[in-house]
Amino acid sequence: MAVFTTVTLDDLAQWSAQFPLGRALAIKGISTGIENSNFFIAMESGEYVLTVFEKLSFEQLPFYLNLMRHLAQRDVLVPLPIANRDGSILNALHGKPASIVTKLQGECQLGPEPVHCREVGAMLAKMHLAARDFPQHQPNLRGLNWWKETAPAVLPYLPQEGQQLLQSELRYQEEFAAGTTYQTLPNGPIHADLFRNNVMFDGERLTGFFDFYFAGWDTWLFDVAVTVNDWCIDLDSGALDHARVRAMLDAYHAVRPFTNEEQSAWQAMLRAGALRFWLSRLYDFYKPREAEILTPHDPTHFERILRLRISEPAPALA
Ligand SMILES: Nc1ncnc2c1ncn2[C@@H]1O[C@H](COP(=O)(O)OP(=O)(O)O)[C@@H](O)[C@H]1O
Ligand SMILES: N[C@@H](CCOP(=O)(O)O)C(=O)O
Repeated sequence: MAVFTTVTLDDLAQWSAQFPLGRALAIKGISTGIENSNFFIAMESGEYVLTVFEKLSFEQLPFYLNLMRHLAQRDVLVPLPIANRDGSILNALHGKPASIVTKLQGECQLGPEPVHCREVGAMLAKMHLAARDFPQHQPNLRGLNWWKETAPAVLPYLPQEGQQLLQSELRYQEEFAAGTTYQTLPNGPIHADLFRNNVMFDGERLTGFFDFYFAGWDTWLFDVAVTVNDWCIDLDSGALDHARVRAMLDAYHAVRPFTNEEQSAWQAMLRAGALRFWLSRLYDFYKPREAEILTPHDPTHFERILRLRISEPAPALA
């Protein structure tokens, strides 16, 4: 259950009076999600999602919310944050930062077919292009520096072969990031966590990307790698499903053609995408935050994916 802060209909009625959305009619807690308190709210003007942020601060949130607004204004399908009558999209509710965003129709597609991967690939490329002129700059906070800081904390918990893999992959990624190919890769704001549970579909029609709270500046190819490593694999084995890979990459390439340098970097980026989530899952597993009540994701899933991405040649990007 992920409602950490209680918001009653009376609370909502008072607080939402600052928004041009009409009267508050209903509020319902959303049980999925692990970071924030989320609610579906019905206002006279329609249905929205209210989020009370439990960890991110008033200082951290504008990057993510402004990015969503920037993308929504450029026809990328993402929730639009709603401004109050003073133009503010972030306002205190029960002393915590909170925002209202438009509700995406449909549901998550947890068993994707090539048709869904095609939609995700095309919208991801569109998102990268649309974010090029986003003026705020924040690095990917789960990038190489975070990997280097985090690895020593989890290494002691791993068996020897796991330690060797983590150390050697980290060295490989450090060297790769210092090399000339890496420097040529196009970059900009990326979603950085575009898993199946962060995209909404109405049947085969994509209705939006959401959960932008790992977004930051990084290479576009890293975003593609993270997305392929979740959408285009067999979840049991971690093996790539070539029909889904082709559907996603071809659709992306049709909107934003991959460069030759990106082709050279592709295998390294698929490995980087696997390493990033192996590390964060290891950290959440072995170093759970105080009062953390949720079951952590299985880290071995991404260890398996990393081993496969190292041992197999990467599929062609285009
Ligand atoms: N804009 C939205 N439109 C429709 N549903 C949403 C929207 N934002 C969140 N949700 C629903 O809320 C759930 C939890 O959201 P999520 O961002 O994953 O939460 P958390 O940040 O707490 O992990 C999602 O799985 C989805 O069902
Ligand atoms: N996608 C990550 C976890 C991030 O949590 P989210 O539910 O907010 O996307 C993983 O699977 O490890």
